[in-house]
Amino acid sequence: MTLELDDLRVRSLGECRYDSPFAEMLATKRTSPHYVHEDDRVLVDDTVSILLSRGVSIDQLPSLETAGPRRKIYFDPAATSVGIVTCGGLCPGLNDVIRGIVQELTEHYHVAHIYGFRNGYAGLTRHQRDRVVELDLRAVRDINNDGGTILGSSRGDQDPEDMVDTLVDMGISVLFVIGGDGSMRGAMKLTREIEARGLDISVIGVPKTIDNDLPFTDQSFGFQTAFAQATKFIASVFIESQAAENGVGIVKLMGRHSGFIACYAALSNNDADFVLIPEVPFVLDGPDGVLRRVEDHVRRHGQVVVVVAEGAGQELLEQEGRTTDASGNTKLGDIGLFLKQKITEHLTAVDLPPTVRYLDPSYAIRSVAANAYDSVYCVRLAHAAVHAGMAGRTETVVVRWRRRFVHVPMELITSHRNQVDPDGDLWMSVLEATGQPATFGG
Ligand SMILES: Nc1ncnc2c1ncn2[C@@H]1O[C@H](COP(=O)(O)OP(=O)(O)OP(=O)(O)O)[C@@H](O)[C@H]1O
Ligand SMILES: O=P(O)(O)OC[C@H]1O[C@](O)(CO)[C@@H](O)[C@@H]1O
Ligand SMILES: [Mg+2]
Repeated sequence: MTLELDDLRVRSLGECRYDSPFAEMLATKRTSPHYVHEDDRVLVDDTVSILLSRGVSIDQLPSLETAGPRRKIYFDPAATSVGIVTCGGLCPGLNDVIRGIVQELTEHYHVAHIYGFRNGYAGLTRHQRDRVVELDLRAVRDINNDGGTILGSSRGDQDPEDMVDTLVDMGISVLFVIGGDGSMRGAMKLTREIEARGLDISVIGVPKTIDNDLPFTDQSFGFQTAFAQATKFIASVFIESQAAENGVGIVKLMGRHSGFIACYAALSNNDADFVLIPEVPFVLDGPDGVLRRVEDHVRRHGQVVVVVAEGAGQELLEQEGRTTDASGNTKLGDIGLFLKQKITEHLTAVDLPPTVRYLDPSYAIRSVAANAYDSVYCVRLAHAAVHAGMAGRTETVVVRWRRRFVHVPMELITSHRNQVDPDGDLWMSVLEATGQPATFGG
């Protein structure tokens, strides 16, 4: 991807004039292997060959603003009210992020008010304003123990003018949007409306997706918890298929456009024999098709386990009559049930009548509480988001990139999808672990 330094500059509302509560702690800090000073930047690239291929001087290399507390901040905390909203599908860790934001704003910045908008962007509209909740330490005390989001979430378009009216009426200076690609597009519409009206309101995004399909982030929060959950279902069908004659285990996992959950879950216990993802098209029939390979596997091992991402092989399914959800996302055909039917028919036809164990864990992998690793990640993202907002950054998301917490312009996070690279080392690991061919049917 061509990236200019300017593409990576985040927007600021203006000069930071207030002393930060962290000023003393930061006074003597300098960049070290474990800390990046606010005047330093984090490189986008991490290989010698890519850096050399950029062909520019070191100070012109694509780099990102570091996240974290500043010595000076933009908003006067005592006069600052803040809003939080969670949008899109659920993801483990949403409550951890909400809690982390509220704790940081309360314990260190002592802001005036923290409001939670209920049910996604709908909660910011005129007709739902009465459902806004005030958040304090008590309100968020144990919420990290639960999956979901205490604020609720939703899909579906809302009017940016209406939402900005709410921010103005409630005196909100910083809005934290925890959501996926759609939510970030919605947040950009908010910042455009805010800018058009000349308002002093910051919008900070915390990118959320169990699919891990957002770019410029190592891995999204909740992803690790989600694929760990998925692993259990693969283990179940493995055990079931082992105990049955011509046992076939099939697990369909979430992943609309990106097969990261399928790849990681399959690698985690290495029980899968075939992994099918949206990024790698496949054919079913013919000598090198999936069905024949599955048959060979059953003949040799007496059983087989197939892991399929929900967005895989969509081109094999009926395209007509496809509808969209409230946010405009295309509803997918059911590749899991389709494969179940095709594999059953094929194995029956070749005299290997199968015992099929089919699982579609669906929401069971994303509705759980974050694991300890994701909880740590979430609280650190929450802190970074608070510092960014209080320092007057706007239209900015906080992410971890190559293990550093950084600021990325919102536009970049929606610029393309993060997908499994069929030429990359993750897919290579999947091929190594499963032993499946690199392609099915050429
Ligand atoms: N292009 C857009 N412009 C304005 N708002 C949008 C846009 N796309 C989505 N939104 C709004 O953002 C919210 C969340 O979007 P969506 O349902 O697509 O989920 P998401 O944030 O992409 O999360 P995920 O895909 O992980 O569930 C919805 O209220 C939706 O209407
Ligand atoms: O909550 P919904 O509308 O059923 O959405 C499900 C989709 O959301 C995700 O969990 C996140 O994008 C996808 O993996 C899945 O396809
Ligand atoms: Mg989305």
